[in-house]
Amino acid sequence: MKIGFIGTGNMGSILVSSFIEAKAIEASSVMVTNRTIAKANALQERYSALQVAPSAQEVIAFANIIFMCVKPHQFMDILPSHQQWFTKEKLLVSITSPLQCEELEKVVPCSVARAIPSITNRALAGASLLTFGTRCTAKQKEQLQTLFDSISTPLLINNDITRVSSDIASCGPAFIGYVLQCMINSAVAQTKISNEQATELTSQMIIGMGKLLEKKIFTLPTLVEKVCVKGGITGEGIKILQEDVEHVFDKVIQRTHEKYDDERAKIAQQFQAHHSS
Ligand SMILES: NC(=O)C1=CN([C@@H]2O[C@H](COP(=O)(O)OP(=O)(O)OC[C@H]3O[C@@H](n4cnc5c(N)ncnc54)[C@H](OP(=O)(O)O)[C@@H]3O)[C@@H](O)[C@H]2O)C=CC1
Ligand SMILES: O=C(O)[C@@H]1CCC=N1
Repeated sequence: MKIGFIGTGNMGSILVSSFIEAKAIEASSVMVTNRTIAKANALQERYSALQVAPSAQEVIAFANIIFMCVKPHQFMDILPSHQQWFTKEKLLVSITSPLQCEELEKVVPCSVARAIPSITNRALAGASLLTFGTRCTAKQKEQLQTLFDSISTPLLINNDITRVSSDIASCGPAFIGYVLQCMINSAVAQTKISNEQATELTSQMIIGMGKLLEKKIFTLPTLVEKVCVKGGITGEGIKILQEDVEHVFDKVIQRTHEKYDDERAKIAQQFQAHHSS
């Protein structure tokens, strides 16, 4: 199985590194390209057998599975002009949420799937979100599932819950990372703890919490309950969080869905312009 990557920015590079380090693919079976070619060359410096191509065309011709790791609005810079290279037996995999498989199937003749990763996949952990287009064969589904099994817990997701699933699995590390950084900043501002000490304590706390959940020792609600000793100190802190944080994610989720709708509207315009040209 040969795998291609068009776009080796943040997520393209993470996927290449994770698949190779999980031994799901050999570096010699990988070809990558990127608009700024230095980013593709940086991957070759790490994995010398990996091939770098000067353009998307070579990658598509080489690979059975082609990962499109560019931003949503950049898909149409590449797909229409490369239609003939996406021959029927190939599988195009989009890693971005706003594009749906059915839309991409109208632009390329090959099979299409969507696989939304998470930065947590770099540690061979976390979830990934898979959606298969109508043309995917049983073998292609199995190949993609096996690839993502090696770096994550893949979940099959329908279009109607794609955005919110991605909010949790893919945006989640940024959201929770931001909240934890706020806790660190407040601790440093309000007490004598150093930034280094607060950061180390917070990192160990979140790693430990992850292990409790992984080992199914506690669920999130039972964990909160166990820490909140009746009439104790944690409960006082929780009261403040109930006032200020309880509904904040309603707003976060509303905002990500608004942005998603904007992106989908822009993409619809791009697709319409393509189909009527
Ligand atoms: N970051 C994350 O945690 C996650 C991101 N995603 C999705 O992944 C996609 C990429 O995100 P991310 O990796 O963060 O973004 P980046 O901007 O880091 O990566 C996009 C890459 O695509 C390259 N590119 C753009 N146009 C072309 C082209 N015509 N030919 C070749 N390469 C091109 C860019 O090149 P150049 O270096 O020249 O800019 C850049 O390296 C997005 O759609 C995002 O929604 C999905 C899940 C999680
Ligand atoms: O397309 C998406 O939904 C992802 C989530 C994080 C960035 N992009």
